[in-house]
Amino acid sequence: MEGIILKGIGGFYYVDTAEGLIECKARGRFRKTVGKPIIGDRVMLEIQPEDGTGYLTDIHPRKNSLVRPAVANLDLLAVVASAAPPVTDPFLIDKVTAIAVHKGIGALVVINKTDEDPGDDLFRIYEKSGIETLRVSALTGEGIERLKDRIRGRVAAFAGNSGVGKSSVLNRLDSGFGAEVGAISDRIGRGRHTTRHVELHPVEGGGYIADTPGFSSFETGQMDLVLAEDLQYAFPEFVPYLGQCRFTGCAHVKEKGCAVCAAVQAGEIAESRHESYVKLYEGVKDLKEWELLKGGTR
Ligand SMILES: Nc1nc2c(ncn2[C@@H]2O[C@H](COP(=O)(O)OP(=O)(O)OP(=O)(O)O)[C@@H](O)[C@H]2O)c(=O)[nH]1
Ligand SMILES: [Zn+2]
Repeated sequence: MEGIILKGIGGFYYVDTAEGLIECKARGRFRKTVGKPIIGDRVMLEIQPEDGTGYLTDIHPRKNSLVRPAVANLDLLAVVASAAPPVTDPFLIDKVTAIAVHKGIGALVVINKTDEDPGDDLFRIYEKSGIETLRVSALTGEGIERLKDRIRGRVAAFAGNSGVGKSSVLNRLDSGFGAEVGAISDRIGRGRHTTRHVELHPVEGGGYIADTPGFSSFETGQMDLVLAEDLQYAFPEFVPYLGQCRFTGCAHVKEKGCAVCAAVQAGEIAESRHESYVKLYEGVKDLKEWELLKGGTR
């Protein structure tokens, strides 16, 4: 039987299958292939007739995976942002979308609290970046149907700064979301706000949503960049300009004759997007040097 791992608690995996949710155990032998099963893994399992529980027999190759939070096979990584307080720092949006683009996961910016502030500036920035952007209000329900359409049949994880209304948006997407999270936390004896694990929650009409614990875990270290030069491709709007800079190997920071910098000057690329790129570049540049010092191991 086939299924998808929705959650893992204390060595048990809860797998959504055609027969419903099945509690499974894993056997150690995956360690040689993909390693430990993680949330979002597509797995094969066998049911034990004695008690109806299962055990995992195989894990399908992952189309992508994040390290923290540990989750596989995401179709979408959504960043919930807001122009109303607490206002989202665009750098945090850019960091998460860059990770998504680099990993081949669809990036989605969800501007919430539009009842308080429509977030016109944010919307313009991301519209121009080629990153899909939706405006919603979890309070009034505005825009929620479009977001529902976008995630239907997909596996979508949500990140966002504290207080942005991420929980409220997730509850709009599926009214059982909060209840479910609470119930599981009670079972393992922890308060809902202290749970740091990720789990997939099935949504009505198909698909899964997951809450992720804030922005802190989204570090560029997990992009697995081999070369700092790979970062430029994580900014979709840079791509038309790549190869047009005066110098090959241009870092697009402030070099003479840089086509990306010229596009920023001309207003074709948003300044805040370029600033985020430079900040991330400084980080991965150091990382690369560090990796080289360590002897080139990844
Ligand atoms: N005006 C307005 N307020 C909202 C909206 N969505 C959420 N809020 C309010 O914003 C506050 C935070 O909402 P939550 O859903 O708890 O936010 P969160 O992002 O999950 O916050 P954390 O639990 O800290 O991660 C609450 O007071 C909500 O009522 C919205 O669309 N409009
Ligand atoms: Zn350049």
